Amino acid sequence: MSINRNFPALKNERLLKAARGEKPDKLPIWIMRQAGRYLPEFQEYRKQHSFFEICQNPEYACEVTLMPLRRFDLDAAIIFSDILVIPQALGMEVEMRPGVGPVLPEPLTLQHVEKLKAEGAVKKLEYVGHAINLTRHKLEGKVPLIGFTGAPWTLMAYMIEGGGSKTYSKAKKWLYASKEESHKLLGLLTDVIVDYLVMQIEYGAQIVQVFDSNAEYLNKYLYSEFCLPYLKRISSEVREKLKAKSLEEVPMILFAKGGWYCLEEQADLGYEVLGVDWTIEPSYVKKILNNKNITIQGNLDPTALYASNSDLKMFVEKMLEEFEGQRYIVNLGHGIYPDAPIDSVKTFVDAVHNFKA
Ligand SMILES: Cc1c2[nH]c(c1CCC(=O)O)Cc1[nH]c(c(CCC(=O)O)c1C)Cc1[nH]c(c(CCC(=O)O)c1C)Cc1[nH]c(c(C)c1CCC(=O)O)C2
Repeated sequence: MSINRNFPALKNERLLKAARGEKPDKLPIWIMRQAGRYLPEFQEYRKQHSFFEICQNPEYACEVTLMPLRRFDLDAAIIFSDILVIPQALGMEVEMRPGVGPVLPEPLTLQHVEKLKAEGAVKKLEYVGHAINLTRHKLEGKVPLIGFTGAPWTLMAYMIEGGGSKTYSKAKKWLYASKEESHKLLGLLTDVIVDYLVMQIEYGAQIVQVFDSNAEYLNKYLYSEFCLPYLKRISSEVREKLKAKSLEEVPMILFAKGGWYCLEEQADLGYEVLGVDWTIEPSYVKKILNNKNITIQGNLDPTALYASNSDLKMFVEKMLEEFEGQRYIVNLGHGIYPDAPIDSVKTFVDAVHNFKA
């Protein structure tokens, strides 16, 4: 399969404008995990295909990516995939167990770090590029397509724990007791992530998000030592490599969930957009980021979608009012839950687009 870079013209520029700090006609909205289990048509699809079969087949991944756009007036599509395709490409087994989530049956041990090889990993992930290229064409310029990756620490944490964890204490133990191996692993993941993002952009991703979902388990010391330098490397090396390949730069989003303790430091990493979760007040965000050229993305509590339609509308409007004056992209403060009511998603999206901009 080759890359077709003869893309259709983009008709909805709200997201890219907001990311670059230009004023869009209306506030852009997309929803983390918008292509997922809360959609009955996705559930149906999952009865026919395994999770990674959908990820690896560009036609299937494209179909699932487009599902939420047929229902809601969203301002972006996000390619259907998972952050754990990187550990998979590094040779680790990853299972998606229904009702449990991701399981890595043979978690990474200190002895194994030496054996991990970055070479060839991105080549194995080229199916994501093919899915992106196909979807970018199938979108016909309706909305921009978002590519994504997990951040080094978040991937490291899943690889060591072998799945989700309440404390991530095994992975955090490395940060205190095995610093050298930790840096080696984080450096290797960073190398892969940089080339993976460049590949996604080459195939047609118009903006990319780095998910640091496990930032919330760290603190300012750990984040400064084990995350910030690698996140900085990602933003600068992706831009350098795009330049070297004569590809246009795209805006980059960093979402460090629960990373309020170093929001100010995040603003200096070279990302155009910072995602924030619902535990942070818009007024605090504005105070910390005062005068920095940064767009904020977030931060409605995903469980607010269970509220009555009138309460939900009120919560959304309150959030938009509080973020007024701030460069802003509307989203939830984390991924949408599988039992979120579909009607509420429509209420959320419509409330954003009906808001006096
Ligand atoms: C931590 C993380 C993962 N994956 C992801 C993150 C970062 C975002 C976050 O913090 O929520 C990112 C992700 N995962 C998925 C997407 C697809 C694009 C989209 O946002 O619509 C994206 C962007 C599909 C998925 N990834 C997963 C599903 C459901 C699995 C299934 O269909 O069986 C989907 C649609 C599985 C998954 N994958 C992962 C977990 C913890 C789980 C289980 C919990 C859950 O289901 O939400 C790892």
